[in-house]
Amino acid sequence: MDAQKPIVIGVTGGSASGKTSVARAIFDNFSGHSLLLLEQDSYYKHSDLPFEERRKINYDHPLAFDTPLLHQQLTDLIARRPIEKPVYDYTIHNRASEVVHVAPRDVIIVEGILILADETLRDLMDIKVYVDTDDDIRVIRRIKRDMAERGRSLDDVIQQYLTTVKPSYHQFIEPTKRYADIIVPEGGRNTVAIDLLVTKIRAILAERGLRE
Ligand SMILES: Nc1ncnc2c1ncn2[C@@H]1O[C@H](COP(=O)(O)OP(=O)(O)O)[C@@H](O)[C@H]1O
Ligand SMILES: Nc1ccn([C@@H]2O[C@H](COP(=O)(O)O)[C@@H](O)[C@H]2O)c(=O)n1
Repeated sequence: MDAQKPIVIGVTGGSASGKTSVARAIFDNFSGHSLLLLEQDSYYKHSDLPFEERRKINYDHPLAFDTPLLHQQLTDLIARRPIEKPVYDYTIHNRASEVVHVAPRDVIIVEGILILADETLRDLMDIKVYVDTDDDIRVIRRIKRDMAERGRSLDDVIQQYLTTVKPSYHQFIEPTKRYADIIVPEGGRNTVAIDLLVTKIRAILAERGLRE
C-alpha cells in the first residue's frame, strides 16, 4: 500500500463525451480541499505559427500535447509539490501568457482525450475511466459548446470535425478504451457509475490513511 500517496484518476473519452461532467460529478461528492482537476488541454503545445496556420493544426493527435510537461507536473503533484500549470486559450489556438499555481491534493483527477495513449501517464493512474458517448451526440454537443464557448463558427466546427477530430478519434482515442478499468456510458448523468467511483475513491483514501 502506498500510504499517503495521492489517488490519481484518469478520465478519458472522445471530445464532448462528458469527461468534465464526470469529473465535476465526482468533485461534488468531496470537499473542495481534497480534490484537484488537471486538464490535458492545459498542456497543448505553444505554437509560434500565425493564427491561420494554428487553426489547421490537428489538435486530436498525440503530438499536439506537451506530454513530458504533463507527466512532470503530475509527478510533482503526486510527490506533494505544487506546480505552475499552463493555461490554454481555445479562441487563439495557443497557450495564454499566464500560469496557475496549483497546490497538491489527496485526489487528482486527470481529464483529457489522450491521457491513456501514453504509457508513462497510464502508469501514474490508480483508476482509469473511459466515458463512452455516441459520435452523433458528441458532435451535436461540440457544435453547441464550441460556438458558445470557444469562439467558433458552425462551418469551423464541421470542417475541423471532418478533417481531424473524427479520423483522429478512431485512430488514437477510441483504441485507448482497452486500457480503461471502467467504461461509463453517457458521462456525468450516469449516477450509478459516479456512485461506484466515489465509493472506490473513499475506500482507497481510507486504505492510505487519507481523510476527506
Ligand atoms: N449527459 C449530458 N446530457 C446533455 N448534455 C451534456 C451531458 N453531458 C455533458 N453535456 C454537455 O456537453 C458538453 C460537453 O460536455 P463535457 O463534460 O464538457 O465533455 P468533455 O469534457 O468530454 O469535452 C457541455 O456543454 C455539457 O454541458
Ligand atoms: N486550439 C484547439 C485546441 C483543442 N481543440 C479541441 O479540443 C478538443 C479537446 O477538448 P474536449 O474538452 O472536447 O475534450 C479536441 O477534440 C480538439 O479538437 C480545438 O478545437 N482547438
